[in-house]
Amino acid sequence: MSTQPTTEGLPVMRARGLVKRYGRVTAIDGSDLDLYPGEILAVIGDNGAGKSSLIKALSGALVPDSGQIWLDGEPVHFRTPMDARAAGIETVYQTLAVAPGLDIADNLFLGREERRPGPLGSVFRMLDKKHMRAEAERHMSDLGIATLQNIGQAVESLSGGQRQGVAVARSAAFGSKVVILDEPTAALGVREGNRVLQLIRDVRDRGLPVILISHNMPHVFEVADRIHIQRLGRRVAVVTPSSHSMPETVAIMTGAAPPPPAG
Ligand SMILES: Nc1ncnc2c1ncn2[C@@H]1O[C@H](COP(=O)(O)OP(=O)(O)OP(=O)(O)O)[C@@H](O)[C@H]1O
Repeated sequence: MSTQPTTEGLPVMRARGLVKRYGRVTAIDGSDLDLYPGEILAVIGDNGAGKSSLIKALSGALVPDSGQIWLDGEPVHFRTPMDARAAGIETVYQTLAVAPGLDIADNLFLGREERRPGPLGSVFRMLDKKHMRAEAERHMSDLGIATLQNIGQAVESLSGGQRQGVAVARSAAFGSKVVILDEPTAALGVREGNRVLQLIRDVRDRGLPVILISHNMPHVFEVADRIHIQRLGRRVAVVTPSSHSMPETVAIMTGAAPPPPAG
């Protein structure tokens, strides 16, 4: 750990000593993480540094061999992604999990469809389409996704950036504690990438802390409040865009420069 960033209050999410081995490969090797209220925490690292494995451990997609995770100070033990979701952690993976044939509203509620009230829902399993549509519209407009006029539009007809918008909106709509985004701007052009960055800021400004995994240093420096540097399966430093320049940060990430002394 390095500079003491603008961290207020208790961490929303905290991990200590996470380890995950795949046979002889150690993907995460005693990794720590702290996510504070109201921040965008970027997680950066070279290929193979263990970013994805760390994020999978936080989102229940992987059960660590050892280590501990706390959410709002309470120890948690996620066995599945559903456990993490139930605890308020929403994750958008690199391989975007939207269903192209479905429309925006259906995508927003994919896997958590709302049933009609009364026996129509409980006995006949009828979906409350009207309510889902209204809710989808509310969430999309909350986040200022103004270009998505038609909530009934099939997701396959949307651009990459708009699809990411749907995925981020979905995570913001259902994540009550933490939103984790894995390379949300990787496949996007400049304009679409910027739009998604704005969306990420909006999510933070609405009170949800965000963990952002990205290889895109300009994007990281544009939106991150703090930058967690992962190297060889561990957190080697936490810097901020004001404490360190981009080249200094990359040098720590690649091992060309030593991490700053713990502060
Ligand atoms: N399911 C798996 N089986 C075997 N080895 C794995 C598995 N998942 C990850 N690893 C290994 O663990 C190490 C860390 O991988 P991980 O994907 O977490 O890193 P990363 O920082 O996300 O990399 P990238 O930026 O390339 O996505 C790598 O050496 C990788 O090959």
